[in-house]
Amino acid sequence: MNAPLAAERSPAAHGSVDGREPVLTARNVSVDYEVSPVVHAVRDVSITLHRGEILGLAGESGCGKTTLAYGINQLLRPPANLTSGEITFHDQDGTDVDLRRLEGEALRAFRWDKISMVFQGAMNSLNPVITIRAQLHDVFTTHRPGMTKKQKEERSQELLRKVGVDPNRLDSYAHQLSGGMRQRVMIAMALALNPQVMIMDEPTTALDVVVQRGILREIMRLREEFNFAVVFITHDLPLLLEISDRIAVMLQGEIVELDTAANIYENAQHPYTRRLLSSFPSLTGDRGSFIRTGEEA
Ligand SMILES: Nc1ncnc2c1ncn2[C@@H]1O[C@H](COP(=O)(O)OP(=O)(O)OP(=O)(O)O)[C@@H](O)[C@H]1O
Repeated sequence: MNAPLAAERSPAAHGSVDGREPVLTARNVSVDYEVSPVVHAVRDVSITLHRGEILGLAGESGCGKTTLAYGINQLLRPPANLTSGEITFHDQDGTDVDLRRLEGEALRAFRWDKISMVFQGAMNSLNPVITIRAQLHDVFTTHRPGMTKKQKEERSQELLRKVGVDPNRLDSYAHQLSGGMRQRVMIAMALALNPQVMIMDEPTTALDVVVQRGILREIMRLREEFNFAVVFITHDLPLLLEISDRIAVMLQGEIVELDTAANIYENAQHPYTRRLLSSFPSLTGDRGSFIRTGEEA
């Protein structure tokens, strides 16, 4: 039942971003929490995300992963301050958008539409007093005012089907759904406007392993279908080795290593990456079936 990891199975099977266009570029991004003493949470981070790529962001709790993701998506609030850097979104229509210059309505319109995010514990952020239908329809009412009620309904049903939830569940309230289903609904909401980038911050951590793997397979499948790029944040490096094209390893606010998943697994350069790899007994143990292909061991 032991399942070989992606890198063991075929080192070159994934991990290449050759020939793919960039969809998001962050250059020399730094974020401070302006408290006393100041916390330098993100330090001079540069990262390029390519179209359709899954970029894993690994590192222990507190290393700055969430702060970086929020910074990229312009979601930081005081005392967080993005002190320097450039963040550019390369739209598929050919225009470059300087995210740091977007504000107000323009920024709200941009989020969800171009870059969507599934937050840590997102399944608990569904509105408890309105149905799943009303929440999905709301996304369209806000971002696609031209859509008819019928179109919203059809699209909502389609989205639930895509994430493996019965469309009958549109009538449900959040508390009537299991944790896994709620998280699938959040993924459906993040997918609603066909974003080019999805940032997923520990999207499955709170779920049990079987549910987690089911959802990860779904994300892999959806990515194949829609070709959005994913920034996948987790402290679970073995999981990233299975699902990522490339992995960035973060330590105390800096990216200390960025390479293909296969190279990180086989030939990690930074001592911290090697330490992270050796701290997971599951790397040599039973991790169940293989997520990326859905192939059972
Ligand atoms: N509101 C805040 N005020 C002060 N410091 C903060 C604040 N939020 C986060 N920090 C600090 O910033 C650093 C980075 O935190 P961040 O949450 O980005 O890390 P993380 O890698 O995402 O951790 P986790 O996986 O636990 O969410 C940590 O040292 C944290 O204590």
